[in-house]
Amino acid sequence: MFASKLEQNNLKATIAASYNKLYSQFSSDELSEVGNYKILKMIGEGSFGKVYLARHRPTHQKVVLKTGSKRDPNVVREVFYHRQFDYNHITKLYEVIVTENNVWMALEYCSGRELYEYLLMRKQLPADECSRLFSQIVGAVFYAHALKCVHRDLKLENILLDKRGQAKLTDFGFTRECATKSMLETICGTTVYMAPELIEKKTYDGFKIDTWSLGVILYTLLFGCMPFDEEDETRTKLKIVNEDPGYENGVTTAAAKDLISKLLQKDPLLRPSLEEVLNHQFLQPYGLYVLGKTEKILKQQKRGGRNFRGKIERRLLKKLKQSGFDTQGIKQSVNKRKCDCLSGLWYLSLEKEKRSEFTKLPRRSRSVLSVKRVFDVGPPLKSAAESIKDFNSSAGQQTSLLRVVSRRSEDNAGRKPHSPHSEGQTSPLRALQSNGSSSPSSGRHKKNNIFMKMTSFFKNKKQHSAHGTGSNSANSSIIKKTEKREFNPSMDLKEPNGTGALHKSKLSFGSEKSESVPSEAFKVHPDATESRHVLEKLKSNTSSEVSRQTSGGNYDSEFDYRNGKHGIPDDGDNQKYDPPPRGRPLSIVSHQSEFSNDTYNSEYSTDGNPPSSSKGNSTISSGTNRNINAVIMSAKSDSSEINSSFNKAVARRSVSIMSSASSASEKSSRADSFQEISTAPSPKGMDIRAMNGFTSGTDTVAPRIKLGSHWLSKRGPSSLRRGRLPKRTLNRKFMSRHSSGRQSVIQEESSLTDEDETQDLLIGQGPYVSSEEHEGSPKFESQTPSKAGTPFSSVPTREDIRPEVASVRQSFSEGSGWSHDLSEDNVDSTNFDSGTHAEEYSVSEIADHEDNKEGE
Ligand SMILES: Nc1ncnc2c1ncn2[C@@H]1O[C@H](COP(=O)(O)OP(=O)(O)OP(=O)(O)O)[C@@H](O)[C@H]1O
Repeated sequence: MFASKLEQNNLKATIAASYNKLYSQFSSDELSEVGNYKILKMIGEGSFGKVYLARHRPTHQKVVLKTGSKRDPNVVREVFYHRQFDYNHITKLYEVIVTENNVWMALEYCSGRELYEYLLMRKQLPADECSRLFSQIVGAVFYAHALKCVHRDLKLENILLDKRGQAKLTDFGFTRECATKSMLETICGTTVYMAPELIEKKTYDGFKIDTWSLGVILYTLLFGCMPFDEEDETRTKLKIVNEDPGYENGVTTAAAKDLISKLLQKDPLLRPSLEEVLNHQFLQPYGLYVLGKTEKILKQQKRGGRNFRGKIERRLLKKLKQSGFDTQGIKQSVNKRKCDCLSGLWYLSLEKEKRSEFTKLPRRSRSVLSVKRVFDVGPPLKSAAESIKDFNSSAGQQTSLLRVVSRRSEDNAGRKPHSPHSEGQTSPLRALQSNGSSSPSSGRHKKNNIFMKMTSFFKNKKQHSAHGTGSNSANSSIIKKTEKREFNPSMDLKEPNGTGALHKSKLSFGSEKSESVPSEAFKVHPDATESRHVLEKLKSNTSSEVSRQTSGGNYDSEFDYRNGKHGIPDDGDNQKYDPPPRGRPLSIVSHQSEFSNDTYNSEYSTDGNPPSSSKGNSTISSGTNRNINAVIMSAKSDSSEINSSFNKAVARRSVSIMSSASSASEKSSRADSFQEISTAPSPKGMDIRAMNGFTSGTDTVAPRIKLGSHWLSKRGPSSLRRGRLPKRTLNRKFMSRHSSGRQSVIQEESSLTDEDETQDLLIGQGPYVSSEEHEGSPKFESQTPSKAGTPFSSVPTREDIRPEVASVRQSFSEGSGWSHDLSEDNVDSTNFDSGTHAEEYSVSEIADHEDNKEGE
């Protein structure tokens, strides 16, 4: 029958409230979701845009969402290169979502923040930690270089630390390939990290400028200050070009000094290759381990086609299929590096799957350690890294970690453990491993053996329990896991000081409480006063940068440049910009005018050195001409050439900033720079396409990101950004957006095998993962911005919101990311994903093709 009047009124009120709620959601300026990601909070702001902590809703994994305008070439450049990297010391790019105005990159979340901040906190790092972190950083650069990509903005701010304190290289906004062009001209980077040849405005070998920046990073980590950083920018440059860094104020080893001096060779040709760097004595045992592993990864990725063969991967595929997902589509997305929602789902599910696989380990080891505690078998535990150190010293020589591992493997194969520790001092994991071996010879150590005690403990427990079976399997599982962990050098690498990994277990087993702190290394330096002093000192270093920018006006023309339409300054727009203070050195891009684009367009030589033909060119420094006068003169001559509209702006910084260029040549240079993004060809990809007769007409990225339309015609980066971003933003110049010629892509890589992922997991996702970090912690919910009071310091405008709303509305299977805005329906035959595009070629296909070629 009809509801009563009261009931009807109640119903009306409910409907109205619900309607209003939906309406307010639609009209809210607050951004809460993008694609499949729920935004939790804003964690940073870069030159491109804001950086948010977010959660992938389907998997509950935390990610970072980095946003930028899709009209910004540097954003495209970053996505273009970053998505090709699949390496454990490079932040993972899971997904790219393109909305009406913005590009959203879903990146691996590194809760340890920047290495820069960490160094501020720690003052300077002990040699061993330095060696570990630096090896990881060099490994990442080595990996990128092996793919013929140069970073060009290596600095402490672009190295993040994950929650275990592992270094992750990020920010590929200045990256370019060096396969087609060995000598580059575009001046970019951050002054204090710039190589002398950049300062002197010479053409440069991109690989060698990265090597220099690595030298600056290593010096800064070891000494707690920068090697070349003066109050005055010109003096900094003079120092970079003419002086060697001082070694008097730091307590460091001869090996470290030797490595730094090699990296900071003024002559780029004298700088070592990254392989030599990783082989250097100072970086051992980490360097050799990283080198071996990176080479293995590169080899596997070159072979390709092994994405879904691992045990965990197969299991995950099965699960996804059972849940109704299009697994073929997922495979395709991942293999083609589409970075769409399916790739995002795959990578994040895989991480979760691996994590859940390995979080079984800590629970068991906690039990094991508890047992150990019950039996009180010895003094505090030593870390695996310490064990390695001890092992090394007992061997009387510096042994590579790989050799150590193999020795240890031999030990486990039945030999008496060759450990310097007494049994009571032996790492419990080692004890477990050696004693858990099924080898008969291990029976010699059965007495007083923690593993036996643990086994009998579990046996007794099982006997008393209703489920009497499976005790053996449980134990053998423990053995297996423990062996795996013991044999994994990356575990040992994790905490070289012996302060983190095992210590953490030790801390946690009592209370069964997980730590979310990345590592012990994240502790603040004990000497608080000294730390503060250092902090202030570094602050003053960086604030001097600010004062340089403001007083010296070094970056003013940068501002003018940005405010100009299409990257060319407005006439008469030379008013001084008073930027907000910025605490860190800034990245800049500028373009040389004096080099034609073709001059150095010679083949890239695989050792990273310029080809001999280039060496003979008079414009390339032999390393002897380091007089800053040349720089000054060069800049002056530039400024004399510039047109009147740019004159004042350039004059203000003609000495300090080498970004002045005549408008004509600047245009050409910028066009060239833009081609860096869009043509960025993989040597392999290029070859393949050339071999297959693909034409430049169809082989283009442009239609997918609509470069050809609004990018070229109405782009005005400065107008988009003006007044919205901090000073830091203003120092990243835009490359030209003039796209011409064919556009191509770098080779696609495939992910690691299961085996390697397992190892990576042990490095990265090991047993010390906080239980709160997965399975959708309620913590996340509390961080979720409420509609009423947004935690964001600034919220996007409604214009920005609308596309996101559209994105949210998309069903998961429809796909977001590239395919959202540029779905195959919307894009013509030049679609990025079209069958004729080079993107179709996986690395395996490329490798196959090469093999065939070789066979022929
Ligand atoms: N994957 C990540 N995990 C955690 N924090 C991140 C991540 N990526 C970026 N951030 C943080 O966001 C802030 C800005 O990011 P980022 O420096 O990459 O932006 P950007 O636009 O590239 O800036 P710039 O080029 O000036 O360095 C930084 O403070 C950084 O610590």
